[in-house]
Amino acid sequence: MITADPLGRDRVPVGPSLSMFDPMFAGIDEFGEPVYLDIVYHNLLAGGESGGGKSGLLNNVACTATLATNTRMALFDGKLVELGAYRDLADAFVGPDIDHGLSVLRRLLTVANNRYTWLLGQRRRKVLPTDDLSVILTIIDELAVYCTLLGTKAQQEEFATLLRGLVFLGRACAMPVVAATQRPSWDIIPASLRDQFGYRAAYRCTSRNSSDIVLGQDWADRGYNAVDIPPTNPGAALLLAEGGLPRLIKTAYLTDEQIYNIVDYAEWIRRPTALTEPIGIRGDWDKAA
Ligand SMILES: Nc1ncnc2c1ncn2[C@@H]1O[C@H](COP(=O)(O)OP(=O)(O)OP(=O)(O)O)[C@@H](O)[C@H]1O
Repeated sequence: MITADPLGRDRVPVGPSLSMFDPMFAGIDEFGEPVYLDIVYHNLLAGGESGGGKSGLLNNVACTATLATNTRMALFDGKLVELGAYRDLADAFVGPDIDHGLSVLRRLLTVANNRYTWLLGQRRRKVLPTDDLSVILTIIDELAVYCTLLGTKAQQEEFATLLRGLVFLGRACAMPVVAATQRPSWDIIPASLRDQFGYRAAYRCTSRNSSDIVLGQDWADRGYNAVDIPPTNPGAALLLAEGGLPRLIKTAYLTDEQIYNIVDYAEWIRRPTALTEPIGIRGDWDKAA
């Protein structure tokens, strides 16, 4: 018999949810084989012209994160509508406000530094799935908004510096960064930032230089040029994973309706239940911070 219980123990637990530490399905390659990404230890950069399909990849990551109840999100979306579906599930949702963006990045860096101090005490170099620490995922849709459009030059530079720090520190302490830009240029993605991304996805680009800025120097000369992706094939990208060759992939695509259905379901599985620690016991954000 189900009885009412103030801690919600009368509720039937939902089946196991996803973990961000598990491989994430991102699409298929040109041979029809599934493509999986290990976001937590890699970071992900997506670049390419408008309409190329970058949002599809970001939505795959965000939807996986919402269903992974061990994951918290900090979302940056200058347009509001690209990642807006997830705003109620995110710890921070930054719109076109650079001051807010800077304060969230500073806070994330503090958490990252605290995690390294904790790792030092554990005599380890990276956070493991068994550590009972949540993954804190940062997604930035349109880097250019924060690095070149909003605020003063000094604020833009501070944003770029903090972001470089987070991308550098985040991968071993379960705080990955996923970022996209439709303007792959050196002022937005300097090589020092690009090289910290273990995964780079070049969607259709307007020049071989842009393609190289996303993938890395000289890939176009070696035959991997995102200019060659036809405009009639949105969602196609050259995906480079650390140490490998770029692979032509077709990103899995979720419609707006599917995204909102997933978000509704995620809100339901993330609702407070008996699995939540009672008030007064430290949550993992406190432990991490
Ligand atoms: N994997 C895909 N399969 C089929 N169609 C896709 C795919 N990805 C994108 N599209 C189509 O291309 C359109 C544009 O895609 P999307 O908004 O993801 O591009 P984008 O690169 O993010 O553009 P922007 O930089 O302007 O936001 C989508 O509305 C959809 O119709």
